[in-house]
Amino acid sequence: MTTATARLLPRARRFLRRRTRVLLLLAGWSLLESAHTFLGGYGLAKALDQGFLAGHTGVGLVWLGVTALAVIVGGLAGRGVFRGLADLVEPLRDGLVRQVVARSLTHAVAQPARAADSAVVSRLTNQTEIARDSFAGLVLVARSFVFTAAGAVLGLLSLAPQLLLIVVPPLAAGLLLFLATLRPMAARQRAFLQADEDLATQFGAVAEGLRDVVACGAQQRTADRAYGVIEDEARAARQLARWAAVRCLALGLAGQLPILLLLVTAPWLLRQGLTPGAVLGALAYLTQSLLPALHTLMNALGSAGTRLLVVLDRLTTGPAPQPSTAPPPATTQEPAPHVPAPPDGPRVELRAVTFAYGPAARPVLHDLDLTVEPGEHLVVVGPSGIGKSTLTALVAGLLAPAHGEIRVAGRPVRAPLGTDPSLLRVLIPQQAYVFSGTVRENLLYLRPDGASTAALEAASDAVGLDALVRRLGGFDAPLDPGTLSQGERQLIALGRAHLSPAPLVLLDEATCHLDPAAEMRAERAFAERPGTLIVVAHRITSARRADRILVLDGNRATCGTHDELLERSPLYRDLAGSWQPDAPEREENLTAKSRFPV
Ligand SMILES: Nc1ncnc2c1ncn2[C@@H]1O[C@H](COP(=O)(O)OP(=O)(O)OP(=O)(O)O)[C@@H](O)[C@H]1O
Repeated sequence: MTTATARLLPRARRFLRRRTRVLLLLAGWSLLESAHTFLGGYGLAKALDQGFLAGHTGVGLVWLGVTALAVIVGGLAGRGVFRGLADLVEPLRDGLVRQVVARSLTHAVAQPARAADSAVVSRLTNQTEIARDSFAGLVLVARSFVFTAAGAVLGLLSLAPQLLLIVVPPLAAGLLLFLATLRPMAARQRAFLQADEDLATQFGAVAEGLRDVVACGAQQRTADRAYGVIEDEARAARQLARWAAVRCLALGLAGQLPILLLLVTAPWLLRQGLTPGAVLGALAYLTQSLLPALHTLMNALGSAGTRLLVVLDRLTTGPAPQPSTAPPPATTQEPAPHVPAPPDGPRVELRAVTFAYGPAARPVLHDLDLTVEPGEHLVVVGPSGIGKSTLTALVAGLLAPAHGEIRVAGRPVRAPLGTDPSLLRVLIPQQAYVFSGTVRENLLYLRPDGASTAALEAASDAVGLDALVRRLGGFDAPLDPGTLSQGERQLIALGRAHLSPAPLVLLDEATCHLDPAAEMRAERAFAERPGTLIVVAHRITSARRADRILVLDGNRATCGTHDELLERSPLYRDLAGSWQPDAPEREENLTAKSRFPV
């Protein structure tokens, strides 16, 4: 805080020096406004002593009239004060907004690969408004306290100097206690703002990556992390409230205790020769002027003041380094942490699985039995809308069957994954998801513990992503999803899946935008990768490359090798009808609606 104050003070001086004329105007209006403070006690004392108690009612009324006039003049002066205040406060807000925008743009240009700075939203809206309101409140209150205190002290002195002895000690003690709370309160305020920014950043990241969160089954982990951030903010708010309570104690000491002392010592003061009017005037100074001024000063300094200091510090030092939405990139200098190679892969078992998209809907899958052996490469084919994507979503655990059971590696598919890497699975859908960040961050999204550049190169070569990486400018080049074709997005998603430690990979037409040669290369890469592989095929050649093929046909499902299915499945025969063994690269779309009416 001391460093923040030291850094901000010269700027504040510069800002105020450039506005001397406005400050002088404010001081002039404030002086006029404070005349009613002086007369508020002095006029009352004279009205009582020289007027009503002396039997001169007229004189008393004149003094009261003068006091009332001072209040009206003070009110008019208040209008001038507010006009001057706007000239001081609005330039501050405009300057801060300009600075935040400039810093965020510089930050974005300097680090294009980083995720968008979501916390800047909090800076531009919440924090600049806090700075403006706090600064306005502070100027109003500080000015009011100085002129009110000067008017009251002058009044007390002119009524009876002894009054100062009763008022000043508790006032000073309370003010000191209050000053002692400023520093810890500023620290709490800073912690609260940090928690607020963390919350904005966290939710920004989650909103951007919702699709990945769901696809990876990370809802619980994401929710836990979000609750943690919310809890941090609540804790910071509670600590701030505790210090606000200490500040109330200081206000009692400085503002209420002098009133109590004055009342208790009133008989003694009267015996010392003070007039009843002087005691009443002193009471008026304490209750009507000093106590309200103190109250607002402490409130303003304790909350608005520390808030202003902290917010200005944050706004003028620029965006804090923030976590990317993607996992931290691994560097080639550091050895990559050990990630277990995918084991053979899990067994996938479906027993009497029935699934419908609603209680009254016709089941998409009905009583389906299927076993995919560890390390097996299964291709799923069938007409459009027959349920291929539904099947992969069920195996990934994204959907729950209405009846039956699905097990992966012997465990119910929707049971919590825990930390067992053999239970991990990755599903790449047809619409590949790519986010703003570097190529490396995109590829490592499912490898939170990182991977060496050599591993990235191996995966890119395997799936056929190498040419694209070169064209983009390497693994650390920024990636703008909007400039990539559908096929290029699919290549990135395939590279990401290939690098993931998941021993079960589900590709749901994940190569449909690639040309046949690129598709063959990518599918071979996954077939050679250890693990269980289930592919929803887009072309007949995909089926030919599989260990086994599952043909979904309405409520029937037939499984077998290519040759077996040619014999047993009329649908598969029909499907492969135009495929010629001597023309292996000729492609037939397996899901063409025209050939397979559902
Ligand atoms: N979220 C959903 N709500 C309701 N019905 C759905 C939903 N998703 C899919 N369906 C329906 O379920 C059936 C199976 O859809 P699915 O996407 O699994 O078929 P598919 O074989 O993968 O089709 P394609 O080859 O065209 O991708 C279709 O009739 C589809 O309209």
